[in-house]
Amino acid sequence: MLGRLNHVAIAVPDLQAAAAVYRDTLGARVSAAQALPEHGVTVVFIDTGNTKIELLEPLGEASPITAFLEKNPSGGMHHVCYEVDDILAARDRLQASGARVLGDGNPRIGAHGKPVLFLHPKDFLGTLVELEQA
Ligand SMILES: CC[C@@H](C(=O)O)C(=O)SCCNC(=O)CCNC(=O)[C@H](O)C(C)(C)COP(=O)(O)OP(=O)(O)OC[C@H]1O[C@@H](n2cnc3c(N)ncnc32)[C@H](O)[C@@H]1OP(=O)(O)O
Ligand SMILES: [Co+2]
Repeated sequence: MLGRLNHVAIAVPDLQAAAAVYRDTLGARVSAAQALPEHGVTVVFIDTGNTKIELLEPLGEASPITAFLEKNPSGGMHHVCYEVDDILAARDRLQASGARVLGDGNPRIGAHGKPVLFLHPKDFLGTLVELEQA
């Protein structure tokens, strides 16, 4: 079921400052910022060749990363995203095994224009997992 690692996400309090660390200190190519109000975040992506880093900053009052940043004020690793060939088959298999799919269980369109789902971190070794349709 599990495909390649699509991205590792890092939640940050200041996206422009975080992007500058990757661009100027680490010498990475950083994408333009993309506001995703339906997800409550603004993102930039850094392509490392074998995968991507997603930097996330809260957007709006009900951002899902606000509580995380309150606990980790300078930022921290927020989730890993794996590709799956069939996201509905993956969801059904995971739910049948007892894993909690977050939200209403229906995939939403993510930052790459593809359906995504999130799995509860308490069911996956303390790590929030995002699945993206390949
Ligand atoms: C840009 C679109 C998309 C993409 O295409 O790439 C994105 O990546 S959007 C990214 C942001 N979206 C989401 O994170 C959506 C899913 N997240 C959620 O539904 C919630 O954030 C959550 C995971 C259910 C947490 O909800 P919250 O209300 O913040 O609950 P708590 O703070 O009470 O947390 C409960 C429990 O879980 C621990 N936790 C929370 N977040 C993480 C995390 N990222 N990694 C590991 N553990 C996490 C938290 O510490 C609590 O544990 P205890 O303190 O032990 O109870
Ligand atoms: Co993500």
